[in-house]
Amino acid sequence: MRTVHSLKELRAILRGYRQQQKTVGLVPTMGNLHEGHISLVRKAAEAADIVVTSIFVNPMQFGANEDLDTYPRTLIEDQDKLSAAGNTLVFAPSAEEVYPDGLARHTRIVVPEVSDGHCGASRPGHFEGVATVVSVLFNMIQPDFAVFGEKDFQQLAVIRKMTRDLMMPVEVIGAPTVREKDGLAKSSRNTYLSEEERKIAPIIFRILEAVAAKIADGHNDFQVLAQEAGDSLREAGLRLDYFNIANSHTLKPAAPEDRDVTLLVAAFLGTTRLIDNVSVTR
Ligand SMILES: Nc1ncnc2c1ncn2[C@@H]1O[C@H](COP(=O)(O)OP(=O)(O)OP(=O)(O)O)[C@@H](O)[C@H]1O
Ligand SMILES: CC(C)(CO)[C@@H](O)C(=O)[O-]
Ligand code: BAL
Repeated sequence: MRTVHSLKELRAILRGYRQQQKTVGLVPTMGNLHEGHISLVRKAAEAADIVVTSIFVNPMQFGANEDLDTYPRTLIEDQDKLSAAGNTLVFAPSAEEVYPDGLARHTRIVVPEVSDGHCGASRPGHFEGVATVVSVLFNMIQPDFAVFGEKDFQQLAVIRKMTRDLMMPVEVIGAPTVREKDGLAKSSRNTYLSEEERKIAPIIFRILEAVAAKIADGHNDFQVLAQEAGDSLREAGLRLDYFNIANSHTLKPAAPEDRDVTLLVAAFLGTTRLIDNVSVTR
């Protein structure tokens, strides 16, 4: 498995694969890889001949007070994990390679409506940064397929809409959330948790499942359900960012008659912000 840092080198290698009629699958990541990321690589390998994993901590999607500087960067360990999973190529560009004119002067992509609310409300400009970097990566790599995790449910919706609206010739594939044994969604940011916080964290998924079961049983007073879920999280010691019950397709607040609903949550344990979600079909 090779790792390349420059677009020029990447394109030269990909040209060779294209000449052999090989299809290309892309797994965009910010590194510090865990089993969740590896499941995306395996899924990409099922769809495509060649799997490219990109590792880039994208400054454009971080807010001024967020963890851009402290975000874990572990390229050597990541390479070992990817090689064991059958990944073909790692693309780990510098910020200069992705944004040659600098962040402030770079063209940006705004994806309306699905970017609003949830994480979009708490992290202004976040999805603009995500959509922009994913479109740049799509143009750099020109994959046939790209795989994203359902753990970042709103992000997946934003990328699906961007790809559709801009007629990008890339098939977007969603992959289920990989969890720890106690239900906590695997996330690079879990490494920030203290021992005490790590013991509390699985309550997020337990509450999501409990509320999902009530909805599956016919409860449809979504505002009350969301309020109670938020209260339970606060009682457990989390600082709630949001607990929302949304239509799974539009991401707008769910209406009582909606068949597909998704429960989305973001909450802080200490300074660590965790997100998770569960979908229900009624
Ligand atoms: N537990 C998981 N199961 C499945 N996919 C995941 C999981 N965690 C992350 N992913 C997916 O991996 C891709 C890269 O995500 P990213 O590098 O941000 O990892 P992360 O662990 O979510 O990190 P962070 O802590 O920043 O949220 C995204 O498509 C994301 O949805
Ligand atoms: C899709 C992504 C790699 C874009 O930077 C990032 O948002 C992530 O890791 O989910
Ligand atoms: N997994 C989404 C990347 C971020 O939190 O910035």
